[in-house]
Amino acid sequence: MRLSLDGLTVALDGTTLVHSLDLDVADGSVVGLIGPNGSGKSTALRCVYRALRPSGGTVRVGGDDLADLRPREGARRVAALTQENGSDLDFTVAEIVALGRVPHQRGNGPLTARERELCEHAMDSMDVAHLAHRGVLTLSGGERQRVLMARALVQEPRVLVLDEPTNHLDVRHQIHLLSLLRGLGVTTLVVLHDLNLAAAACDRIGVLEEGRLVATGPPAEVLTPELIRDVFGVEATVVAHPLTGDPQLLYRLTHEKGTP
Ligand SMILES: Nc1ncnc2c1ncn2[C@@H]1O[C@H](COP(=O)(O)OP(=O)(O)OP(=O)(O)O)[C@@H](O)[C@H]1O
Repeated sequence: MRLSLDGLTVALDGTTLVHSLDLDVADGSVVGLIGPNGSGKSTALRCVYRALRPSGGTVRVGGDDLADLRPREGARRVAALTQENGSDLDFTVAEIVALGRVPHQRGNGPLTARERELCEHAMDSMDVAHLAHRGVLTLSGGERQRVLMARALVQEPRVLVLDEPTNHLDVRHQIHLLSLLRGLGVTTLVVLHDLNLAAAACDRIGVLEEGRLVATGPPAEVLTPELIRDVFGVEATVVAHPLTGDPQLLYRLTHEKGTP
């Protein structure tokens, strides 16, 4: 299912945080959103999972304006892993994961056999099955992140919106999560700070700077030393990954004097 942001604009307290953003995520593709801190990535994403109402423009999911969809229908189509769903519910992991089925359920009936299987499969694939009976509040940051990803998978969404899904994960789980995303075939819009992971995982990358889209295209076209210098103020060397050919960025530390 295609996701498109058409002229998406967000203004809060008189400040425009996202300026007329046009971004298309083709059916089944993975698009990465990158940009410096404060460039508006999370703000744009919040409009897609309906935590924020755009000041202008539309978010279309499968051609329909998200604003016209009932919340339940919106939740059947779009699942989100966000920076703000650090749930403080004292639920077990299995209970949190099962909440992913809520948009599909009528009433409070028990999960069907298929739904239970779906939950078990999602917990297995996110490597949290061994934590199923643990209270979610007792988990480490990375464990909790993986539980919330399992919940998003259980939702069987047509569109996934992920805000820095790898930020608490060790390298093995980062690679596993992004490999899984590539194989899912679900339309995905993902904010990533690690540009090398973005290059490996995304079909296309959009670059936000001060709320404006300044570049979009396949990773090899977008991730140039010039763009990294202009947008992030960093000197990077770009090399082709010896096995995959994906662009990979190498950085050098600068030696700045500071107070001891
Ligand atoms: N409610 C708000 N009122 C005013 N300004 C806000 C509000 N929410 C966010 N901002 C500002 O909007 C800008 C964009 O924030 P946003 O969280 O979208 O950036 P981001 O690109 O996701 O950043 P990061 O990489 O640091 O996560 C920031 O300068 C932030 O301080």
